[in-house]
Amino acid sequence: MQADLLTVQALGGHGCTVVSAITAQNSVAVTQVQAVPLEVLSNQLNALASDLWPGAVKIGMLGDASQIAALAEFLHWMKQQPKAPLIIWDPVARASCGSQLAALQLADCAPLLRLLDLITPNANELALLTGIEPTDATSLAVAANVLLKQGAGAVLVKGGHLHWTGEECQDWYLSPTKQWRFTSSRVDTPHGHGTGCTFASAIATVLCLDYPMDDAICIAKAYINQGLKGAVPLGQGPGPVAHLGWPVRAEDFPAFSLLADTPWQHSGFTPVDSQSLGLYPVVDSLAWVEKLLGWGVRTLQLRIKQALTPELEEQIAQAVALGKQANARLFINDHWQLAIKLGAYGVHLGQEDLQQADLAAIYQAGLRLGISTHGYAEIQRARALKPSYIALGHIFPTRTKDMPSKPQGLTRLRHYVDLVNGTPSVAIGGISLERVEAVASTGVGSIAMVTAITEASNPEQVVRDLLARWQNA
Ligand SMILES: Cc1ncc(COP(=O)(O)OP(=O)(O)O)c(N)n1
Ligand SMILES: Cc1nc(C(=O)O)sc1CCOP(=O)(O)O
Ligand SMILES: [Mg+2]
Repeated sequence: MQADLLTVQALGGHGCTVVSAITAQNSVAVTQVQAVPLEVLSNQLNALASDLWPGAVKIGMLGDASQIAALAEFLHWMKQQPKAPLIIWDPVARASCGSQLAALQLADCAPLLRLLDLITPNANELALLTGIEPTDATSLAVAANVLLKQGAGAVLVKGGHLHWTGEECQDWYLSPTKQWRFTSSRVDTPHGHGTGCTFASAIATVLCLDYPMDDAICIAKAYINQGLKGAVPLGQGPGPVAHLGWPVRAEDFPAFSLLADTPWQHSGFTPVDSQSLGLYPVVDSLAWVEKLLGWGVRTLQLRIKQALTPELEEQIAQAVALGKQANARLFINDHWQLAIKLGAYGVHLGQEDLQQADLAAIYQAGLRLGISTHGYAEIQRARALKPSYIALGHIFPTRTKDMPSKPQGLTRLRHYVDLVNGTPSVAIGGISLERVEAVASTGVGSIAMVTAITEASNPEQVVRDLLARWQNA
C-alpha cells in the first residue's frame, strides 16, 4: 500500500486507500495476515466514495472470499454511477519475499472479474486463478482467455516470472479486440519489492490522467524499469522499487508491438539528409506540389486518399519527377507500391498501414519511410522499425481528418521528442502560423500541416511566412 501511494503521488495523481487486511510483514517475510471485518471494509469504501469520487480503483490483495463478494457488490454499484471509475485488479497471492498472502479461487473471484477493466496477474497468479501454467505463448493466451470469458475487460500478464522469454521481460496484454506485447531488457537487481503493486497503480494513475491503455502500460513499465535501476537495499531482504517521477529516459521504455506484427531485423531505413525537415506541407494534388516547390518548400507530401487508378499513377509520377528536379524530399502517402515503382524519395505510412505494407520491399528499394504515431506506445512500435522520421500527432485539434485519439498538446510533444531519441521528428495536427514558435520550442525537427496552407486566403504569403518563422524560431 505504501508502494501504491508513492507511485500515485510520483506520477501526479492523488491516492486514497481502503485497507482490506492488516499484514505484519517486512522485506523478508509476512508473519500475519488479518482480513478486516466486512463492516470495516464497507465503511471505508462508503467514506471515500461519498467524499472524493475516484477516476480509477486499483485493487490489491483481498483477504478472503467474503471480501471479494462484498467489494464486487460495491463496485457493481459504482459502475452504474454517472462517472464510473476504471477498475484494475492486481490479484496478489504472494509477496515478493515469497510468502503466501491469499488463496485465489476462480469461482470466488467471478463476481469481481466481470467488473474489471484490467487484471494484472503474474505467471503464478494466472496459474493459480485459471489452473493453466503459462509455459509458452499459446498456454498464456489460453489462460488469459479464461479470465476474459469470466468478463474481465483485459488481461495484462506481467513478464517478471515468464522465464521462457529469456533475457527479455515480456508483458502480454490480451483483450477481446487487442493483443499487444511490451518488451524490456530484464533489470538485474534483487531489489524489486512492491513491483507488482507499483505497476498496477502506475497504470491506474496514468489512465486517470487521460492516457489510453497502450500508453498507460508503456509509461507504467518505464516507471518500473527506472525504479528497478534506482532501487537500493533498505531492510535485510529485497529493497523497494525506487519512486523517481515521470519517466523520460528513452532507454527505460519497453518496445511495443502487436502480437500480429512480424519481427524483422534490419539496419534502418535510408536516412533523410537532415535532422530537421523544416516546413512540411501535406497536400492532395499535383497542382499544389508544383506551387509549393515554386515557393521554396523542400519537404512535402502528396496525400491523395483514393484507390489506385491510372490517373492517380500519372499524378504521382509527375509529382515524383518535379520533386527530383527541385531536389526536394517528396513523400508519397499510403501508395507505397507506386512510390517504389516510380522511385519516389520516400513513403509515409500510418499505424494501420504498417500492417498492410511490405516494409521489406520499401527498405530494399532504398526509399525513406515516415511513420505516424499518436502516443508513447505507437512511438515505441515505430522506433523498433528504425524509420527515416517519426510523425507525432495530432498536437492540436484538426478539422482535416477524424482522429480516434485526443490532441496531444505541447507538454506531451516535448516528452515524445525525448522519446524518439535522435530519430528525426515531425509534429502534425492543427499547426498554424501563430503556433510555429510554441511548437519549435519543444525541439521537434519539423512542422507538417494541411489547412494552414490549403485554406489560407493567400497561401503563397503564408508559406513564405511559415518558412521565415520556422527559420527564426
Ligand atoms: C507527416 C504526416 N503525419 C501523419 C500523417 C497521417 O498518416 P496516417 O495515419 O496514415 O493517415 P492518412 O494520412 O493516411 O489519412 C501523414 N499523412 N503525414
Ligand atoms: C493527415 C493528418 N494526420 C494526422 C495525425 O495526427 O496523424 S493529423 C492530420 C491532419 C493535419 O491537418 P491540419 O494541419 O489541417 O490540422
Ligand atoms: Mg495512411
